[in-house]
Amino acid sequence: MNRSIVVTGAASGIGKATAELLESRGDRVVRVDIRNADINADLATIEGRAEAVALLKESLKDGVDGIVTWAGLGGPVGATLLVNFFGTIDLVEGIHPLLLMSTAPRVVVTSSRMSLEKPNEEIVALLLKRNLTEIVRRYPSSEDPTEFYCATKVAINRWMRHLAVSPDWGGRGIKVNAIAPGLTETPMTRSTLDNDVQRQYLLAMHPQAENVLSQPIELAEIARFLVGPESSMLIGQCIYADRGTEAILRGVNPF
Ligand SMILES: NC(=O)c1ccc[n+]([C@@H]2O[C@H](COP(=O)([O-])OP(=O)(O)OC[C@H]3O[C@@H](n4cnc5c(N)ncnc54)[C@H](O)[C@@H]3O)[C@@H](O)[C@H]2O)c1
Repeated sequence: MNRSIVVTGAASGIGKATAELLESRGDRVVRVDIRNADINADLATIEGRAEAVALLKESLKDGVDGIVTWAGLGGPVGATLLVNFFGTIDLVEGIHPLLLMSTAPRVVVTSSRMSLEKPNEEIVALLLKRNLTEIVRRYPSSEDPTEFYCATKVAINRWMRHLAVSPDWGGRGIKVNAIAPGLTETPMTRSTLDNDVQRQYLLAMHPQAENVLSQPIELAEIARFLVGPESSMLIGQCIYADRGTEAILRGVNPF
């Protein structure tokens, strides 16, 4: 397609599949990851995020057509907040001037089916206020394996919808959307899926999966559409690519 697209988390899993798919369609892809990428940067740190933005501005002087942010962590540790939330918003906001140079600019960020769970609203509110100091003070560590993860994905959805209709983004033609994958077979989920009990539990949370786990390429296809010019009518949408989990949780079960 000849578009230039930034893909974060491009060294593994869904991000890798997205980068490869876009390249196979003729796009120029700039990969960002902690290692094995065009731009190696630790998105958990302020310095790493600033360096990534500076290098993107240097290598994409004529602008960029889109960014897909798959970089993320699945665990309870504090780095989950840093990479999933700040690693997304700082990069997207940092390349705003580059996106404005495109005729069909797109932003695609990563949520999760976990965004359907009830989050810790205090953490979500503090994330949206970007008050990391207060989060660290109130939550020096989290015992709950999903508390931080769920909060980041809910916060990303709210930030994404706000951006999508704000004057500086949606108002200037930048289409902003999200993808919320369900259970997908990647290095992130491998250790859990290798454990028989955990695997059965996770599959039970995805009743429509019928023992079929989503593959990275399936999510990559959705990202390819959203980051392409064809998605122009989608604004502020979170696409739940979850084999029916959202429909069931919202109470629509015709079976
Ligand atoms: N796999 C699933 O079932 C699933 C479900 C819902 C949402 N997601 C989301 O999809 C995204 C991609 O997940 P995946 O399953 O492909 O995982 P993955 O572990 O295969 O890929 C994540 C990538 O993020 C990069 N990353 C992590 N920390 C980083 C840091 N500090 N700086 C720079 N890069 C860093 C990793 O190096 C890796 O390449 C994540 O945001 C995840 O939360 C995944």
